[in-house]
Amino acid sequence: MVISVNFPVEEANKGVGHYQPAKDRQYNPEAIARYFRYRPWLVWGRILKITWSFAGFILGLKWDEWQNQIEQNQGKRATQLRELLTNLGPTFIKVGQALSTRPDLIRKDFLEELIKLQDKLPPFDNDLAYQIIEAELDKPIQEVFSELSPRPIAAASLGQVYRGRLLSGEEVAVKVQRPNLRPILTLDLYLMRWAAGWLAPWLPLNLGHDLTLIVDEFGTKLFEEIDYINEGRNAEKFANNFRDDPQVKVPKIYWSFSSGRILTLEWINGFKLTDTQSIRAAGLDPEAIIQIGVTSGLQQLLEFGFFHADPHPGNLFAMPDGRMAYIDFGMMDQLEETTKESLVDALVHLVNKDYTDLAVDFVNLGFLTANTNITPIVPALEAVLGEAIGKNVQEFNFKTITDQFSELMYDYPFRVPAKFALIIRSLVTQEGIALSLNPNFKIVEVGYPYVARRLLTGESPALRRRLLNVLFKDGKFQWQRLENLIAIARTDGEFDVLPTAKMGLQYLLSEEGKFLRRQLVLALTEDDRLHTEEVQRLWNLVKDDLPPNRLLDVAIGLLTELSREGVATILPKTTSFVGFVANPSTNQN
Ligand SMILES: Nc1ncnc2c1ncn2[C@@H]1O[C@H](COP(=O)(O)OP(=O)(O)OP(=O)(O)O)[C@@H](O)[C@H]1O
Repeated sequence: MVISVNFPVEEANKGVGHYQPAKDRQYNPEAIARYFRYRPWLVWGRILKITWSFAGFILGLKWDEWQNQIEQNQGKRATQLRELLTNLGPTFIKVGQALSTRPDLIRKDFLEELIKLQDKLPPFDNDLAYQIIEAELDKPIQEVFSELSPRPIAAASLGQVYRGRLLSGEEVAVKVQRPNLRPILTLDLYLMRWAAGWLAPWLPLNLGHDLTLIVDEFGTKLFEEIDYINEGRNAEKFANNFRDDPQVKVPKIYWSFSSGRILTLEWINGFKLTDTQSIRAAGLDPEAIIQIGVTSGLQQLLEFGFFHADPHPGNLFAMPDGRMAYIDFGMMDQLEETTKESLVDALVHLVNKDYTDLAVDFVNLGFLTANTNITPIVPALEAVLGEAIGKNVQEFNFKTITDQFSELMYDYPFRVPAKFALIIRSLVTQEGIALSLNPNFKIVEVGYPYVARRLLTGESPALRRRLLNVLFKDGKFQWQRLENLIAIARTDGEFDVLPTAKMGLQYLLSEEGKFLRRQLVLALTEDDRLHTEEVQRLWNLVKDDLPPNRLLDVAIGLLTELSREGVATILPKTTSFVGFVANPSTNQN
């Protein structure tokens, strides 16, 4: 089967005004609308094809209902839907792919078929692909490649991929874009936008904003995705973020053999994360791969802010040397600093069950408008999310959270900002992948130690402030939370208590730590008693990691770093903290 959409390129390029669907790189809904206003025959031709295809499918479903054959025909209808979307071309395939990650919207049997849209698509003509490569590189194939697979090794919605070798010997993947892609997407997006305007009032959806905005977001992303130069740049930015991480692999881009429509990149030898059998057969530990996947996923969201918005299992590989590789950087997004910080807040508040603060985070993140009265929302959050988290943090999972959350969306004025639709999708998909490798996987077991480590070792002042917020509730120091945080962080392989303790001390003794010093002294002497039990418990928790010789090194290091003036500034004027530590008995009541 070949994906075909009859859309003559010449027609698309005739150009009314200055818009050229076959060339324009930016998604511009107004220009697109102006363009098609003068080409009703193209529009109506496509409408007829789409309506005809869906009418047949819907009639089939109705027929099953009348004949009482829904159960027997479910599989058949699901296949029909996948074929229908495939035949309608890349825009519909992309919509199908997006729906395939929404078990809350789509029935399970349909979902399983839609997942096939991720990497089991019919290829386009091979000769045509070779012609595109030669035209884009402006050279015959043999002048660039010593080998090129006679057939594509994978066909995806927007392009197909060949395996080859450069004349210089490197093994490469060559991604060739489907022909005529931009005009097809342009027309479909125009129709979707138009339909969104008409249909929105009839749909039982509480999206919080205009459906056309969702189409526009989808269109912008799709246009970015079909610009392979953009994808190459994204790959390099992503690789740069993980440059010091020996566990994450990102393929190199060969710019001399890439263009807007073809991308030549380093070949990744490995197993897709869907291929659990091969992963185990190669002696790789799925748990370790999951750990890399989840930690690198959280790093993208909470540290770099630049995240892979399409981490489906076809785009992630386990490599024989134990690394995990990412491919396909067409769909990426960048979070602002404040969003990242609010995300950490929300996560911490969620796990600490601080629902009032969590409601405020939702306002900060744009899930609720600034003028929303959060009073009735707090107990609702507690009711829904408290259940999802369960008795302990370990039972937390994103799938349950998002499912429970969808219920809240109907009763309260929540909306999902477009950016978060991608984040949520990314999180739920990553969790799904991990679950397929280990059915007992708990995202929190891997995720929260990372967050705890980040909070305890975070070098930015913003993160340190966050730690303070975690440790205090209603102005009171929460010993239990510090204990939990350290205990959880210690389950993360990379966490070393000593540097963290050193950083904590440095901070405590710095000008910035003045507030914390006072609070600690208050906490230690709270309720008119010295909280030695808590300190003892904390000490028991970390003492094995703090051998005396290493402690001594740190102490000497700290002392030499502190100048006399430095010491003077750390002495609190109202409370003699140093005196207190030196002679706690004098402070005991
Ligand atoms: N560098 C690579 N090394 C090995 N295989 C690759 C590489 N790049 C792509 N592939 C193969 O080609 C398939 C499609 O590639 P990719 O996901 O980049 O295409 P796409 O058109 O962006 O697809 P999608 O529909 O997922 O957006 C991958 O699933 C993988 O099997």
